[in-house]
Amino acid sequence: VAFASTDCQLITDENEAWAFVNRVNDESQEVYFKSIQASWNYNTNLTDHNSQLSVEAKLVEAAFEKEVAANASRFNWTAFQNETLKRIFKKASDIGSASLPEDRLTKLKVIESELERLYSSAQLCDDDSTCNNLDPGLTRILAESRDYDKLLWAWFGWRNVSGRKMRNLYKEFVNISNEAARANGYADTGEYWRSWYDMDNLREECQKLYEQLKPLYLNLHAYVKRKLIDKYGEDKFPSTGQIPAHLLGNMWAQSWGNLYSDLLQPFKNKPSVDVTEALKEQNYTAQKMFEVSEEFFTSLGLIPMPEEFWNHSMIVKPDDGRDVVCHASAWDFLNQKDFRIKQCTDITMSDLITTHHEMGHIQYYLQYKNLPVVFRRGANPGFHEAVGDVMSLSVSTPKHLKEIGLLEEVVDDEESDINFLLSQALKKIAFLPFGYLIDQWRWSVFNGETSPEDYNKKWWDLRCKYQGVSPPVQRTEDDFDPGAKYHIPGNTPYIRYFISEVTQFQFHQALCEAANQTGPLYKCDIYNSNDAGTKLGDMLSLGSSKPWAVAMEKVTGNTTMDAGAIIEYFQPLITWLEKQNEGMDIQWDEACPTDLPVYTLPTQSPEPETTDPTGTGNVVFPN
Ligand SMILES: C[C@H](N[C@H](C(=O)O)[C@@H]1CCCN1C(=O)[C@@H](N)CC(=O)O)C(=O)N1CCC[C@H]1C(=O)O
Ligand SMILES: [Zn+2]
Repeated sequence: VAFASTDCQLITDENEAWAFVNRVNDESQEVYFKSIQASWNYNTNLTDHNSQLSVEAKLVEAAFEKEVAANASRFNWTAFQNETLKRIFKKASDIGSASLPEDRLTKLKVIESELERLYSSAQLCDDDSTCNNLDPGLTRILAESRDYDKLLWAWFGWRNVSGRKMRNLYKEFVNISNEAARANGYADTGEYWRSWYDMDNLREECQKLYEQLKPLYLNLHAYVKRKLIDKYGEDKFPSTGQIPAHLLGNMWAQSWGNLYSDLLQPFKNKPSVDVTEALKEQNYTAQKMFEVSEEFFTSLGLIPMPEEFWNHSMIVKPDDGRDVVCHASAWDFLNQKDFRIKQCTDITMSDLITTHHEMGHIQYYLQYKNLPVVFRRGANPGFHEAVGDVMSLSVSTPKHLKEIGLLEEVVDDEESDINFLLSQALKKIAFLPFGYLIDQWRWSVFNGETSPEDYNKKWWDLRCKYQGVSPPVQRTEDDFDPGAKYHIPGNTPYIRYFISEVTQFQFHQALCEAANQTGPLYKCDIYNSNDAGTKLGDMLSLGSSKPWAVAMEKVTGNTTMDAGAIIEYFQPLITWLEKQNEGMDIQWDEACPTDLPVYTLPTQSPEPETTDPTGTGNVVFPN
């Protein structure tokens, strides 16, 4: 029997493996830094030149990753004793799109670059050539307008100038992305993305969590729908029971907080908890919002922002005519020095929360910056999304807002608690079906269940079924509504945000305990608690060096995702909403309405509503 002659024995010496790992780690810091810097330059100045430089740098990065993976395969690393060494080799061997042949990788990176630019530079102009980007123009209209037709114009118009233009590019993107996934042994890109959770039942786990939280969502949806019917009239609502997508204060109906002050606050005679007005009255700037956020983190003994952060971040939309990616994001340059946020900050409560969200990412980067590069990730992607939001759960309490001077008075009674919990539910509970369905759509596209001719149909089937939100007018396969949401052209997975919504309440519960907060969970504010900060920091500094269950246990003592904490937080509201909805049908049809009107975009945007005679520029709504 001829023995298979291996021309080179696999290296089994673990010391040699550590030497290899350390050398690669130093080199990779330089390669990644150059690539991320080129990407930053493109994101903050969307020119052809910068796009080309960014694609070229990504090709260099991919060639480097391919070489590292090839060298790593010369080691018998699956047989290594040292668990950490084995984990490093496993991550270094899983190189995603870098495994593509150069011509296919180039095509993929060019398409990604084009999709990003299409989304970020899209403008909706009306015939007297006033043009609105998404940020801030169309976002403000969806947040502030209460004029059905104006909302429809902005909602429909945004989809015309963004998603509609991406359909063919996206179809091509899916094919090349799947080629890469298959080259790495995954069935498709969806399976590759899900592999980051080290679970064989991620889909089932998410479905279970969703089912647990569905009753709360249905009750919130019923309450909000009733209030919107009062405002816009029954005839504007489909007989199938959904809420038209453009009436919820947000371009994607993913967060309904903008409806709170004038339409949804349950007890008007109690103080509001939306501090947007206070922020404006107190002349808050983006800088001030960032300093307030940083101060919360340092009050827990967590790491302050380094000099480079303040010197090189972009926290306001440039006014020099540059096209930039305004969608807020946090950046780790992987050189242990440069960490930035890019955000076109608007002075609103919603952007104060986003500022904390982005700072949460920076805090995670700072905490794990001395780990091997392959471990500079969240324990799982949902953890990375949760950090900032955990801070916001404390910051947004009326008690804390009063403490930092954004609320005049706090009334401590049941009605005020319901006011507060409802405003929180409009962000946290309203988001759940949206966070859940985005990747249901994308996974079905990647695994071929949803073909290009069904892209839009599948999108709205999911929106109507899970979110109870329907298109206000007819949609066709000439539209591509998924492309109107950043994360699709931006190619950022989304289930992480659903997971974060659940786990952030588990973290909040554990940190409140550490901070010796004894009252109800929704009143807890961990401000100034070093014990809470230490408990969180000890988990963050692990990065992705341990399975996420280990990280979860470090903070909460449990090793699973669990909806118990979020339900405990909202319990008083659940009881109150159930009473409000007693005897009413809170369901909707799974299917979308079929009798929708066809809409053509008027060239003149509908008449602006009456503006505030005092000229503060805030729109006052016809009563
Ligand atoms: C506003 C926020 N922007 C993202 C985020 O911060 O997650 C940006 C864009 C995509 C990834 N990203 C990053 O910054 C990553 N580099 C962070 C990291 O992975 O290290 C966002 O998209 N959000 C916040 C709430 C729900 C969702 C939305 O707005 O729908
Ligand atoms: Zn995030």
